[in-house]
Amino acid sequence: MESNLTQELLVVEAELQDVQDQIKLLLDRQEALHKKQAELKTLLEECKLPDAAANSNISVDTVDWSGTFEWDARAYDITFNVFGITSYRANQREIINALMSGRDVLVIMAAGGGKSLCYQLPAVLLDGIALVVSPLLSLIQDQVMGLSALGIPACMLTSTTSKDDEKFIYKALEKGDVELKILYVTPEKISKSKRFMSKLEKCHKAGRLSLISIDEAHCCSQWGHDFRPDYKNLGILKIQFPQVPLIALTATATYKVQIDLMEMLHIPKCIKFETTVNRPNLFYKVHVKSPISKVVINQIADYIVSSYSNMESGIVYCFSRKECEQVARELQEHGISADYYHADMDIAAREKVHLRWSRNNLQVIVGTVAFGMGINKPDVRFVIHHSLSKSMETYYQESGRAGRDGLPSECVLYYKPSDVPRQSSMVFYENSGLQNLYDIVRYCQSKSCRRSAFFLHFGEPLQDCNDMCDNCAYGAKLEEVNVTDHAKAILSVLRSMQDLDQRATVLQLVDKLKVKMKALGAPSTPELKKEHLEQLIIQLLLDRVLKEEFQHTAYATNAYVTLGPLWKQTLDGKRIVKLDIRSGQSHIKDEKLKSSKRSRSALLEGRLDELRKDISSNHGGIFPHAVLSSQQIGALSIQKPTSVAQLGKLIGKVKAEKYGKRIIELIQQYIKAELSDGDAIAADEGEINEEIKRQRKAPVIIDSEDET
Ligand SMILES: Nc1ncnc2c1ncn2[C@@H]1O[C@H](COP(=O)(O)OP(=O)(O)OP(=O)(O)O)[C@@H](O)[C@H]1O
Ligand SMILES: [Mg+2]
Repeated sequence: MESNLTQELLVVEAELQDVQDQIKLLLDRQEALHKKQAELKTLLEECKLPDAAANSNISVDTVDWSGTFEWDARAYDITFNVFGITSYRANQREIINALMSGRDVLVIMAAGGGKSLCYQLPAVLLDGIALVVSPLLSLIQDQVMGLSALGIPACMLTSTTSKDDEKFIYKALEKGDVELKILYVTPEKISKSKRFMSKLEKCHKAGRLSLISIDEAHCCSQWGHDFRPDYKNLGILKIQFPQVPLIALTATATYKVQIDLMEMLHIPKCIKFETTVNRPNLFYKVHVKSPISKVVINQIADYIVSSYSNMESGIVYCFSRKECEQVARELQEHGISADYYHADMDIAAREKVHLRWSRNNLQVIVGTVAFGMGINKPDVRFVIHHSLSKSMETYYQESGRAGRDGLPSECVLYYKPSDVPRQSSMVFYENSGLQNLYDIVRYCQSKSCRRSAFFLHFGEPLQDCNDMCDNCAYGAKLEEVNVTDHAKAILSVLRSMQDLDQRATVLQLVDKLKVKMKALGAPSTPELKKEHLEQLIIQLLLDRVLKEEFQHTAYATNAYVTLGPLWKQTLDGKRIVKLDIRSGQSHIKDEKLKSSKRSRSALLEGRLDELRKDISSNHGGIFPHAVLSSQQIGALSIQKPTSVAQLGKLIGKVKAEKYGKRIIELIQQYIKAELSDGDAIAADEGEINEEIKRQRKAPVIIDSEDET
């Protein structure tokens, strides 16, 4: 009798536990729905805004910002002749017109979309000085150098500014008798320097503060991915200078962040311009990561050597500082010019590495997330993730550092299921940390379009991928396997362990499972390889059949796998579990990328690249991309201009006059040699490529998915 009762009690308790788990699941869902409800309500309010605005005669949406404006001719002249830009990109023209019309503007435009021009051009067109707030010294330095190369008087006021420069800037603000068009400051100047604010006040009183620009504006919001406390105080600018148009710019901002920054910056009536998150020039790819670290390095090295033999710039992101150093060292051993970058290095050492890379004297930076926002290099051709990012948002940001110049570039993520617990034990305590991580894991395990995953994540309508991701371009060869029995075995192992008060990590669970499957010896159950069992466990985590639990030790936080809310249905056989197993990985490259690379590796491009490096080192160390962008090099090697006037039509008058003589000399020499001896050039090119190959040790090419 007693044992019956005990038995029944156990069953009831198990069921209760099941109900509680399901309640938790529903509560999570309720919370997510509440969030969505709040967002939709705010959106609805915003939709009503234009009516309210129309009633109060505010011309929010009535102006056609792409129409004709009195400054059109001058704007065109400066865009073309000074910035060397032949046509506007999406929304640039509209944003410039709104700002020039005195409106406050909020810009959400993908990385590399061309946000800088949106305030730099009005700054040149308008009388007076434009104030630009930017979060990082390296970003500011890069911008000021770039502007100086274009002959636009720009300065920066930061903690590193010399006394003399500070004097010059204050004079420009106060008296306006020295030439200054754009002044960059860090947010600390606004929040901490009373002296600076009083000079700015004087500049404004004299009617010489033309506009205010807040770059990387998501830093204002605690909900953004890179909150900076000093950005919180920037609201003062609109209070002090209400008539001066303010432009806030960011690459990504959720709706919540947008509302937050409009409030904080006091720009409730700003005009918002939002462009798609799509980066059509980026090819997204997930590569199966071998459990053997040497194999992974060999694959990465092989990929860099074979695809980017002309020192094209790249980034490799790693999980930890130690891993960074090791990967950099191993890439060096493969003859690749690589160095590491992480938060444990002192600032000077970090800057040195960053500078070498920016000047194209170093091909690859191997970094942790610390290698972040300050990266302004437009011609990064590949971003490799040696390990998983912690969210879709982070991956979008990090991979988005590729191809900011609009040219085809690649984003490759090396994924193995056992990297998941490593990340989850780092992010589980963050707000929605696990949910965010599981989103990027879903991206990795998915067989559908990678680009669509971004659209879905950022709540945008789908757009064509144009075969610019692995799944669309050549599809993974996948075999669908029924693994319900394996899933049941996993659950029964975990249940027995739970009864004994034991826990298991993913790896321990796989080992136990192998033993159990062997003992069962079920002939109907196909044997799964270790990595496929890992893949199954991760899939069950994503499907909430399993869940992760965490425990701190003195040295680390361990992630364990336990029964999740939906375990019972699966164990009872009410769910069929299927797993997509990759039967091979295609290494076919996208044709578009291949052909564009082929044309870019032409000899003349190589020589122009060398020349821009030389010019940059002779012009106060400005970056090579500020002398000639990769796009401009591409255009020059096709058009081959032979006079400074012709050159001006391709790269703008200012640059043509500044650097034109040497560029034209080089092109003329090239044409002459091409005419007199076409074969010699071909041989020359072959020699250069051979030389590059000789400089690197032959990589060990291991291309297999079966190396367990
Ligand atoms: N209309 C254009 N045509 C050609 N190139 C352009 C155009 N506008 C900007 N660019 C170039 O695109 C590159 C990226 O521009 P920019 O630095 O302004 O990007 P961004 O939107 O600020 O990106 P991030 O979010 O990464 O800071 C630069 O090299 C810039 O010169
Ligand atoms: Mg920018």
